[in-house]
Amino acid sequence: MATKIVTYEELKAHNTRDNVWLLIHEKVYNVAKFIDEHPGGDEVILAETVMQVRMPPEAFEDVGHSDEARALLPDMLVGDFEKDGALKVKSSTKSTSSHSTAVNSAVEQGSNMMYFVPLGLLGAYFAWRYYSGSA
Ligand code: HEM
Repeated sequence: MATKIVTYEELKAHNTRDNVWLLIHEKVYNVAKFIDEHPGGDEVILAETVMQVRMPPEAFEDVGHSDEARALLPDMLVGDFEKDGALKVKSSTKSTSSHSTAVNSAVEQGSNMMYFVPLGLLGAYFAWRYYSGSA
């Protein structure tokens, strides 16, 4: 039987407690039955459904799941994630999708702001001290 190809739209549509799919290593898993038993809780899985449609998912690896956790995955398999979907999965070295490029640059801009705003405030504070001290 041919493996089902899961599209980006399908993945995005499965994000509720009773109908939750996760993208892990370019494959999509139906976690609806497992979510109540998950030792890490249901919230992290639901949060991951939001993250995974924005950027390639790493949460499953970041947590350092055991071999027992990995062994649970095959039973939940829905299919392979489409290779040229709106979301570029981790194995792709270069993103050509305008969606993920736009998201990536928005994230970059956000982190630049996080850096410059506090520095700007600090600079303003020292300028104010300098001028009010010399007056
Ligand atoms: C189908 C996908 C998943 C399966 C089968 C799964 C399975 C498991 C299992 C069996 C454990 C117990 C420890 C271990 O054996 O490694 C665990 C722990 C944990 N999982 Fe998952 N997990 C999944 C997805 C996720 C995702 C997407 C996250 C998001 C961050 C997550 C976060 C955690 C955390 C934080 C723990 C540690 C809980 C603790 O030790 O207090 N899991 N998971």
